[in-house]
Amino acid sequence: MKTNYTLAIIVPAAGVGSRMQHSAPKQYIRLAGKTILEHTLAKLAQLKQASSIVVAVSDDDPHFDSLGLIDPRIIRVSGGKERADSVLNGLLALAANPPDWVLVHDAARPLVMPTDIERLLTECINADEGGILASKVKDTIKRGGTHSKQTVPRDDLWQALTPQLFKYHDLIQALQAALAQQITITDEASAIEWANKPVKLVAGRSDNIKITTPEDLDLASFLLQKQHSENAL
Ligand SMILES: Nc1ccn([C@@H]2O[C@H](COP(=O)(O)OP(=O)(O)OP(=O)(O)O)[C@@H](O)[C@H]2O)c(=O)n1
Ligand SMILES: C[C@](O)(CO)[C@H](O)COP(=O)(O)O
Repeated sequence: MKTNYTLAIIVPAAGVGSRMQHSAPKQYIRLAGKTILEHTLAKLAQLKQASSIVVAVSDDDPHFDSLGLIDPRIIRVSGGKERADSVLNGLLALAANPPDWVLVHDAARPLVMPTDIERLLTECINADEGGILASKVKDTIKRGGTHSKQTVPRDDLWQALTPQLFKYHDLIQALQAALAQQITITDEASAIEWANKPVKLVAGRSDNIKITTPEDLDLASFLLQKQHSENAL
């Protein structure tokens, strides 16, 4: 594994969580003793080689500052209208001293395992290519509306996860150009694909779920408690 690289982390955390239908944005829901955002940041803080952890938060968010986060690497920046705008704000905040690589991870994915993050870093940096954690689609997939029209071949279908790791300059150029042309960008990989650059698929655990709807909460709470009790052994 190459070790002579610089790395920063960006955490988009400016969403409102409309699909969660909770009184506060979902990243502030408490599970297993802490907010979802705190669980996520605790996982990312284990990456000692990261020089900054840039968290994109809405300007009118009253919750973030009261978390009392003490990691000196954490920098708050303004979130944007869409996830891609929040990520771009994070990249711009690093522009004065850009890292070689930037790792982007959703606030809403607190279950990510540090071993998966390390594998993403090793495989991408050794190959000198950006990439993402992803899990192979396991279920039979249907295309349709009210009725199924087709069973979709799934041999080469992957579900995109985060973190996503790209070279700083590749990502900022691709995101800025794609957003200027109003291309829909749901993740960093979609901007890099649009720029015709490679995106490595690194197999990650499928339980690295994005907490999105209320039925995700019980599962996430169970898995967080399991991770904590296993680490305490
Ligand atoms: N303008 C936005 C929208 C989303 N996000 C972040 O991007 C991640 C993934 O987005 P998603 O799960 O879709 O979160 P929300 O946008 O909050 O949820 P919803 O789409 O249900 O409103 C989350 O950590 C969310 O906080 C962000 O930083 N800025
Ligand atoms: C980035 C992402 O988490 C990859 O799975 C996802 O695309 C962002 O959220 P959304 O559910 O697509 O809005």
